[in-house]
Amino acid sequence: MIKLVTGEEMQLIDSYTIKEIGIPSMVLMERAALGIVDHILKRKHIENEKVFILCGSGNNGGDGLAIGRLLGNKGIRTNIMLLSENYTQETSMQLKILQNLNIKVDKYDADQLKKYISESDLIIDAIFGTGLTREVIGHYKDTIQCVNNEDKFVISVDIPSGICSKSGKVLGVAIKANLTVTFGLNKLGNVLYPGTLYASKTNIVDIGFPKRAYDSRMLKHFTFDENALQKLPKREARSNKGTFGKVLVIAGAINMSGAAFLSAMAAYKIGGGLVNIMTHEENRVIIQTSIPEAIVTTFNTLDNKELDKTCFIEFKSSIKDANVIVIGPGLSQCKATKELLEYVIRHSKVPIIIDADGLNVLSNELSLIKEHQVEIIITPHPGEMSRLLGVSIKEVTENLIENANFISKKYNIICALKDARTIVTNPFDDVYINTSGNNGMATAGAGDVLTGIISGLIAQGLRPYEATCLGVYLHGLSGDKAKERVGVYSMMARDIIEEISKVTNIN
Ligand SMILES: NC(=O)C1=CN([C@@H]2O[C@H](COP(=O)(O)OP(=O)(O)OC[C@H]3O[C@@H](n4cnc5c(N)ncnc54)[C@H](OP(=O)(O)O)[C@@H]3O)[C@@H](O)[C@H]2O)[C@H](O)CC1
Ligand SMILES: [K+]
Repeated sequence: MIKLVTGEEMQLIDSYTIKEIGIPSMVLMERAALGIVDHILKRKHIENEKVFILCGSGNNGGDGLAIGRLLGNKGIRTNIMLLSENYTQETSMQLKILQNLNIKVDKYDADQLKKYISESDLIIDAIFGTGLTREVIGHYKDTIQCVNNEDKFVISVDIPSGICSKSGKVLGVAIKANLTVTFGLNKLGNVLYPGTLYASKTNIVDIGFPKRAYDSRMLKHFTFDENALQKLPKREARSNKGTFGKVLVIAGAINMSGAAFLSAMAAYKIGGGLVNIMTHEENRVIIQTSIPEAIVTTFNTLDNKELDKTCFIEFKSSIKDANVIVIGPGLSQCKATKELLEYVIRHSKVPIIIDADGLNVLSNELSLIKEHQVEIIITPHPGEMSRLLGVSIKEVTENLIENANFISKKYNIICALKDARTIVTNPFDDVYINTSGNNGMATAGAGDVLTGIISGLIAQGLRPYEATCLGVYLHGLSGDKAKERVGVYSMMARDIIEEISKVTNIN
């Protein structure tokens, strides 16, 4: 698990390290500067290059001044410009050191700025870091635009200037970096959209915060890298299909058998022991032919689209047998879907994953999930989320974390809000931010694959929140493998399923 922080959280870690532990802030700043200089010195022909450092008033600017001094020591040609006349204490001390060494620091001048930018090969952005609090205007805005207009390699210190460290939003204008070198823990703003596009590649440098400084905080945001594969459920040597759990997939109205197929296939491919598909009677043959490994039970609808209630006899025992239930993919928004959903929520004793049409039905009657006795996971895309909350899609996509948090808390459920950075929240404020996956996965059926993966992980014994976070990560990773094989244009949901085995086959 990789923790992510907001600027405020980083400042708390910073001040704990300085005040409680006693590591002077100048020591941290020096290490931060050394970390950036290491990256700069790795450039192939750095000895022939010219570097231009832009510094703001805060400690981000102080880092910039220290970088300038260290590069000067190495004989690298460096120009430094300060964009402010007021500085923090540490930045003043850095400036004093530079003055003692007779290192020239320019004050802001628009013409000189343009000259330095055009002469340089590398620009270091130390204008704003985690202390950015408001829209960037005036000469700061002009400076950032000048940098963005020239095609120079830019390294941002900690976070691209202009990006909000908490939300990833652009506060007016922001530096477009080629590389961002961040300190201690990665900032949310470097990971969330659109900030992540400005940060480009992000490297994290350890500047000596003691582990205790992280552990003493309740850091709630996290992401995964490939180490998360260790969280895959362990497979007992002495086992049978019951050992790895039973998934009930309630999916597929007439002509919508594909959704049921994709969810069920993914549940099997991730390691679920047995999948029971409850689908419309008309889908029986096609499902039995396409996935003979699944058990098929069916329901029928009457002329008025209501459910033929006789199906409940068989349905009762399917629900009783299951370790986890998926409901919604391809069910259509008819009365029967609502009846099935109501029945499942009332009678299930195991976790329920509600997706697609299950969510669309729910958005007309959210009170349905108030009655739940078991853990519920919803997996909406922004359109479904906007209907659930009664807000615009823009409001959802601009505030993914807040909206997912809100619904998790209000209804005591787990929410996987699907986006280029899928967010997974629970009622206890934990926030997983997914970084795997690619735009080839924006294809029909990819969501059905995700519900299948999550259900297969729960069937094998993972706790629902853990399974949802890991499921989202593995789904993205499978998509990344599919991208390598077929590319983003040709990717189909079945390609993601096909790659699950490559992702999980780690031993
Ligand atoms: N904890 C660490 O990891 C370490 C971080 N370091 C570096 O320090 C920065 C954070 O430093 P901080 O001084 O808190 O913040 P900034 O450098 O980002 O500067 C913010 C200053 O800018 C002013 N401000 C804020 N928004 C604007 C704006 N839109 N326009 C103009 N000015 C703005 C603000 O001052 P005000 O009083 O005007 O609000 C701040 O003074 C971190 O990112 C690291 O790079 C350490 O060096 C090592 C340890
Ligand atoms: K910066």
